[in-house]
Amino acid sequence: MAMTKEVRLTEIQGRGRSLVAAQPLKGGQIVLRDSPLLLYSALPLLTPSPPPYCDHCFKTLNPQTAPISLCQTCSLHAFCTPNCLSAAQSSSHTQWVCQSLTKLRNCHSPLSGQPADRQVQARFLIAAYNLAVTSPSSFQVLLSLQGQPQDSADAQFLHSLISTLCPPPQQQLFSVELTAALLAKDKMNAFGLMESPSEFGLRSSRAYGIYPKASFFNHDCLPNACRFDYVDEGSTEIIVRMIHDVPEGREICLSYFPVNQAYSSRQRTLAEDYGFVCQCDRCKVEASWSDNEEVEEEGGSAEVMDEDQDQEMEGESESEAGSDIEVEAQGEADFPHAYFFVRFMCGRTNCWGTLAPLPPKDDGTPSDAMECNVCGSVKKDEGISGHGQNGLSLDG
Ligand SMILES: C[S@@+](CC[C@H](N)C(=O)[O-])C[C@H]1O[C@@H](n2cnc3c(N)ncnc32)[C@H](O)[C@@H]1O
Repeated sequence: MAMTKEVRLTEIQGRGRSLVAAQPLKGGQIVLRDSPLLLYSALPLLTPSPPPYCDHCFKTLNPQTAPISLCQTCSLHAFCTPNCLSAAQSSSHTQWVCQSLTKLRNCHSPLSGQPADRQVQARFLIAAYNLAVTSPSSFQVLLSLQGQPQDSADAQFLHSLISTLCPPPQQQLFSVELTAALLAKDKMNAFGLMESPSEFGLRSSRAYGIYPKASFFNHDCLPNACRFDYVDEGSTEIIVRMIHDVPEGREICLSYFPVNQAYSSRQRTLAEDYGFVCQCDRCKVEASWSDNEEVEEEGGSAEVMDEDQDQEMEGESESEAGSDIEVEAQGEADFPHAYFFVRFMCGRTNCWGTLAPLPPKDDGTPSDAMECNVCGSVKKDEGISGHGQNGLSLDG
């Protein structure tokens, strides 16, 4: 099924729904733009200080340069413009959301003392229950995404908490099972809208969003595409761009977490959070390494498809699909991803973002500038000819 003219949706055995190149794709090419079904703040609900972001579009608020618009009812939720406030009142910050969040913030709230993660899950469930009422068709799309409920302890607690906030007809709609299913969809499909990394802090998300088309991207530990967001420029879209050229038919994959994560940590996250054993080319090589040979993992937090949280091709087995990075030098055969790190990983402290070329010019000329999908820095691409300093080349 054509998703865009660049990618089509297909089923790959053992990998489920997958996106593959519908034409030869160039590094930097935009293959998907997607809008969120819902967005919610990544801050724990009981954070005392007001969030520094607009509660609708998650742009950074700057009261010195632009007056903020407060919700007149709760006075807790701030919006970057009157337009954002009024859009929120008919979608993300309806009267029910406003009342529910206020009750959950109450000092006697059963949420106080709960871990930060659970407070964020409560935010997600409020947003999802609200979506069921404001846009039933979007709610059905949310339910159609991948994700099977596992542990129901969180679901039972959160269901008992939030269902009491619903008016009686909705109380019946939202069962513990539905709550558990929603939490599973969120865990598997939420993308983080990234905060700019500070030099001393870890990278983090300011908000999470469910992007229905981008949710079809499978994972690879050496991805050939990565996603960008431009939330401070006023857009809540996710844009997926190619990291390098790939031929038609090749599966397009993102990495569900920073690419610097070590083998054992990647395998654990993919097994526990995403329910599969990764057998990508990089994992096959690293499986035989001893622990001290692993790529140093230095503080990158899981991205939840942040690269941002996170299949056999039609007529093509996984090995036939092949790696996008070909090894020219014999001696590099055990480390095909060395080139990836040199060319496509951001070197800024604590960033661990992925670099992709800016989109090609209108006449198709490739850009020689690489943009980081986390810190947003742009640098000149030293290896634009396709040959890096270590003798590796990209196939296409
Ligand atoms: C966000 S969804 C991606 C779309 C999904 N394939 C679908 O059918 O909707 C994540 C799920 O896709 C599958 N998946 C993603 N990457 C995979 C990979 N490299 N190998 C096997 N399965 C993968 C796993 O089932 C994972 O839980």
